[in-house]
Amino acid sequence: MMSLPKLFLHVQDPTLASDLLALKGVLQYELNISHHEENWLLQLTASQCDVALIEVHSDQDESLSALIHHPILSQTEFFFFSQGEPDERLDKLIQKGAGFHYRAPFNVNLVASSLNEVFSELSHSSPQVTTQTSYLDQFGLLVGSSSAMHTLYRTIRKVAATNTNAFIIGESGTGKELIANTLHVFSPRADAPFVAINCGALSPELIDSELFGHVKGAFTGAHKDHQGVFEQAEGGTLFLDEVTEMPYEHQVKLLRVLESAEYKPVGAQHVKKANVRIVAATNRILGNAIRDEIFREDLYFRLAQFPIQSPPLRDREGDACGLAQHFLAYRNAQDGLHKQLSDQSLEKIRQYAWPGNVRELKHAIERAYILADHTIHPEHIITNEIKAQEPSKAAGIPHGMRLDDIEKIAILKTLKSNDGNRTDTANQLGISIKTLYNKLDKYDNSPLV
Ligand SMILES: Nc1ncnc2c1ncn2[C@@H]1O[C@H](COP(=O)(O)OP(=O)(O)OP(=O)(O)O)[C@@H](O)[C@H]1O
Repeated sequence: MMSLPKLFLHVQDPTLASDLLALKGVLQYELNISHHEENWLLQLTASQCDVALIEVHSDQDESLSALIHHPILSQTEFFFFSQGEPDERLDKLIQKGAGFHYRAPFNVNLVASSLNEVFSELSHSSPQVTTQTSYLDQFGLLVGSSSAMHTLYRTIRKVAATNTNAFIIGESGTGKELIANTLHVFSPRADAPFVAINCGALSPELIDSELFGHVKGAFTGAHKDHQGVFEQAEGGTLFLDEVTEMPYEHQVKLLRVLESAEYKPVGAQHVKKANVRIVAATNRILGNAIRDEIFREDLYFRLAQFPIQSPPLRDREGDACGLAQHFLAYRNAQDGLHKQLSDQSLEKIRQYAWPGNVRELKHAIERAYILADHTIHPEHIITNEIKAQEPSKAAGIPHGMRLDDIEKIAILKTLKSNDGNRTDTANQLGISIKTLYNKLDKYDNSPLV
């Protein structure tokens, strides 16, 4: 059985001491009461308590000064009680996150509720879960121990050794860019560059120049030669993310380069030879995209010499919890902290379907890490599902607001919640990516709402 959380009490004022000792919130802990005549910090360190209730006398409390730089500061939750005389040391301690400071006259009910909260955090914590390690297998830039991921690792290893183009297909947030990068890292091209571009984010006017480059003077504003991504990736790998979002009429140009291995920078006299491996990706269902004439079938066959499926997180048994621990361990290591996931949180992570895949999980852990003090409880894990269930869709829209403005707010908010991903934003809003671009262009030239 787990031992009870421990509470250290160093309070000289008899009324305050008896008020505190009468609290149920105090009695649920294993109690350690200080010997008044001695240095309390020493006693606290020796007793290894989780919570400390300290009455502060500003005059000659050396323990208080010593605590400012003492490691126990980050391991213990402090409740200080003072008569309210200004005390710089106390201010500093509270600023460093030591805990609570109550000034006389004391409201012991408030103390009791904070003590209860801390108690439930401490008793939820599961000792067998490590907070500093990840237990998932790693392959290149990917982590995951599920059989779906191991199948993927084997595919990547095989494809990496060849020089064929690859097409990664999978839902948003499943790690397609990481797969492409891992393919590159394991390929004979690993010493040359890996260049990634998002085809959905290219403005139609600049596509040719972004892909193939331009020479000085090719058009107004072309002040000097510009290298396109084919040239930047020379000898290496070019990752065309969201390739299906490239305007249909530009797709044929890509097809030509793939067929001839030659391209011409805008305004140039001569063609250049391309030596790149193309890895493309999409989160669309390809059959539909081809049927709806969003994506050229001939381009698909050129790119998809090797199709690679990026499995959704719900098909990677056990990986959701593993990835949560993984992201948390890295976050803890960054800050030198020991935050942990409670068993209930792990259960919530295991049961949720993660429609936004690893990206959604990563963001959820990042938010939970910020929200939780020590232990991440289920309520700290905010998923998109909860966001979708927000009460009224009309909430927050004042009467009489211009339709244009409502639309603008909806677009900018959705864009933000998708981390700027225009494809997902357009899908969620039910408009085409082209319409989204047109609207965003318009906003660039108008003041922000
Ligand atoms: N297997 C994994 N291991 C570790 N991190 C991962 C893994 N898969 C995805 N991630 C992380 O999840 C986030 C999303 O990954 P990535 O951008 O590669 O997804 P994507 O499939 O390309 O998404 P989109 O289709 O929206 O462009 C990134 O922060 C990435 O680091």
